[in-house]
Amino acid sequence: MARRLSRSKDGRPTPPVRMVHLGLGNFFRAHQAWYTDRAADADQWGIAAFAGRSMGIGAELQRQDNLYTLVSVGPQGNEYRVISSLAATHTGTDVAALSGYFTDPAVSVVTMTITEAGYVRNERGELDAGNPDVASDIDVIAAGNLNAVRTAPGKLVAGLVARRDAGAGPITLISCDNVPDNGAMLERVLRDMVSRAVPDLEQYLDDEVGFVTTMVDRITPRATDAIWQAVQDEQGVDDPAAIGTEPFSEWVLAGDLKGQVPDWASAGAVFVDDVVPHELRKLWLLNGAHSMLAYAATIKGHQTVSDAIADPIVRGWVDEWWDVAARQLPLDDAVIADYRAALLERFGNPRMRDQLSRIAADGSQKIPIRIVPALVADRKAGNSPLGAERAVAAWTLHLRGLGAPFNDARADKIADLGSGSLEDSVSKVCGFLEIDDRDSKASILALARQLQG
Ligand SMILES: NC(=O)c1ccc[n+]([C@@H]2O[C@H](COP(=O)([O-])OP(=O)(O)OC[C@H]3O[C@@H](n4cnc5c(N)ncnc54)[C@H](O)[C@@H]3O)[C@@H](O)[C@H]2O)c1
Ligand SMILES: O=P(O)(O)OC[C@@H](O)[C@@H](O)[C@H](O)[C@H](O)CO
Repeated sequence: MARRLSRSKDGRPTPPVRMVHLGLGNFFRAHQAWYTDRAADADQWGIAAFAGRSMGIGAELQRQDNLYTLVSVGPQGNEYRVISSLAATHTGTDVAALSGYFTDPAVSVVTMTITEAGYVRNERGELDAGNPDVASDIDVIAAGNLNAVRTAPGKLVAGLVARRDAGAGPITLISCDNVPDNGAMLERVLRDMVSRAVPDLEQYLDDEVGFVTTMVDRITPRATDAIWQAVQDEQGVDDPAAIGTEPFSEWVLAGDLKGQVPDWASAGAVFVDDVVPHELRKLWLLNGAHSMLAYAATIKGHQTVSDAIADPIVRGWVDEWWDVAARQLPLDDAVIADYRAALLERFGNPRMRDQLSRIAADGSQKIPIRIVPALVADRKAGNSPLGAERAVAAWTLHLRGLGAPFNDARADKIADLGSGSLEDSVSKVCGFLEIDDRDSKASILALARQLQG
């Protein structure tokens, strides 16, 4: 019978909590917790992580002293590491515990992986004040009932109010979600909430709160039984919290650090003045291609990234998209060529089994940032951005029930885009995505007809 992990036999002693993380999901365990675990000052930096509404994997983590196995899934075999940086786990509804950490001067950094939808923005990128949970958060924060908040922006603002009142010092907030300029995006939603709920916090935000923009990269599929079985067979450990990820990893950060953060640079993170070129390279070439695969390749019956990219027709679609992106990226041709070649290897790793259904979720918040900017710019430059238009055509068909199952946090707002004739759908989708060019609209319709066969 395989044993569970425990700090008496595995990993390192629990480090003191000095960092908080919102979104105890797969990616956090493969990325931010891994960098923190490998930092030169790892023994001084423990993370308190908050799950979603239910405890999720947190309950299993608590049974094994918050240790877990990270499995690096290479094309030839696995490598295993027990991660010790997680010091405490909580359910996302434990707002009192969250505020407790915010009032602790030892805690000086908050990271988050709460998905694109977790920031509760409207189509203009502002805090969606019409969302009932956001409206409720504004009311309860204004009334001083801080523990009644529900949304991630509400929890962060409530925590910052508590920190200011406790005089606990400066703090840095770092969004690690796949959104361009995620530091500014986070600052915008928090300031929107502050201006409505607690305007006297604005000065504190100016003086004491740092916002950092990051490009984060490490393809991390959903947890599978195969990973659990491999840890059991090869490590002799029964670890329900084990997570598999690819060997490659990248973390680029820029912005306003207030207070201390772990020595992530010693673990390979890179601090730069301008994260935008890195972000666009990753968001368009990697995530854009992922979205193409998620919508177009699933119509052809593929279920995983590696199966899809092995299909020469699909590979051609991805190349066509990369040609569009390459024309519009502010990067050297050689950098783009190297990155494309590396991506083909990463996507082709047959042992990853990354499900396209994972990538297909929440397209309404991904297509506008991963595909549309290059599409519009390329048309404006007089080119035919076929690769980008095919991705939009495939998403239109996805909205009409083809390919990967539909799952979108804004389902109520976008459900109608898939209804009516194909011509109607394309026209509504182009309206939603603000694609006005007549040639692009015609091309998207023609490509959608081709794709649906
Ligand atoms: N998995 C990857 O390969 C990867 C790589 C780079 C970046 N990311 C970023 O990390 C995010 C999470 O990916 P993951 O693989 O960890 O997913 P996951 O499903 O394992 O975890 C998502 C986490 O976000 C929380 N969450 C979901 N919806 C929320 C909401 N509306 N409000 C607050 N919290 C919410 C969940 O409770 C969970 O803790 C992605 O959306 C992406 O922006 C993921
Ligand atoms: O995580 P999402 O939902 O924003 O996007 C799905 C994938 O494109 C993404 O998770 C990639 O695997 C990741 O960004 C690689 O670093």
